Amino acid sequence: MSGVDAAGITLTDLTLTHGRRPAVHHISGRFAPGSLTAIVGPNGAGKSTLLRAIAGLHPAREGGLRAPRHAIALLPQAAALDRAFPISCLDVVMFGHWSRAGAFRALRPAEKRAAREALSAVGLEGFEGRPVGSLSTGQFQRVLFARLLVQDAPVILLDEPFNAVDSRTAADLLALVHRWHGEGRTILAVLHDLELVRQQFPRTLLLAREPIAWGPTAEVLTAANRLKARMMSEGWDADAEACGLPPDARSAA
Ligand SMILES: Nc1ncnc2c1ncn2[C@@H]1O[C@H](COP(=O)(O)OP(=O)(O)OP(=O)(O)O)[C@@H](O)[C@H]1O
Repeated sequence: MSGVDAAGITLTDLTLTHGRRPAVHHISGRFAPGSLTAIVGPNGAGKSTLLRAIAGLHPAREGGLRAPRHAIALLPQAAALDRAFPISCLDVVMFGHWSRAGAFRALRPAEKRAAREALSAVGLEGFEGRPVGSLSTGQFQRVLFARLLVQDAPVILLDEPFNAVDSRTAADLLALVHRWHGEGRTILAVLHDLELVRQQFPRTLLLAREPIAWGPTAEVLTAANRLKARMMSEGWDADAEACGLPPDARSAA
C-alpha cells in the first residue's frame, strides 16, 4: 500500500444536495490520515451522500472537499447492489484490481492468486466459482470485503458494513477493519449500532444533515448530542432548499 501519508480528507463548509434539497449542510473538518471514524445519525441524515461525495461519486454544491480520489475504496450499502447479474465470487473480487490495472488489461496470474487469497482470508475458500446470487447476505458481504482487500486502498469508506449480517460475520469483518486501521489506513464507516461505535471506533462524526459533533467518540455520543441530532432530524423541513443556492439552481430543480 502506498500514499498513506496523503490519505487525509478535508471538508470546508461543504454542502451537498439532491436537486435543490440539502443532504449535508455546511460541514467543515478533517479526517486525519490513519484515523478510524464512525459516521452516525438518524435515517436521512446525509451519511451515505457524504461517503459518496468523498469517493467522487456526488458533486459538491458549495464549499470544498479535498480527498485522494485515486486512493479510495468504497463499500456501498448492500441494498444498493444488484446481485441478479450472473457473476462469480472470484470475478467480483477481481474487480478490485481494475482501479489500478484498468478495465481492458488482462489480469495477471499473481492478481488472480491475490483474489483467491482474499476470498480465503474472509473465510470463503472454495467459493471462487459460486455465483454471487446464490450467497447469503453475510457471505456476499464477505466477498465485498475480499474485494476491498485486493483494492489495497489507503482510504476505505464503508457504508453500513455490518448491516443484516450475523454476529460471527460482523466480528470477522470488524477484525479486518482493525487490521486495516493498524496498517495506517484512513477508515470511515457509516454505522447505526452506537454500542459497537462506543466500543470499537475511537472517533465519531454525528450528522443530522448538519454536523452535530465530531471528535473523540465519548465526547460526541453524549445524550445531549443524540437528542439534538434527533430533534434536528425530526424538525427538518423536507422541502427546504439549501441556503445560498443561486436563483438558477433553485428554479432548475
Ligand atoms: N438519489 C437521491 N435522490 C433524491 N434524494 C435523495 C437521493 N439519495 C438520498 N436522497 C435524500 O437525501 C437525504 C440524505 O440521504 P442519505 O441516504 O445520504 O442519508 P443516510 O444518513 O445515509 O440515511 P440512512 O441512514 O437511512 O441510510 C435524504 O433525505 C434522502 O431522501
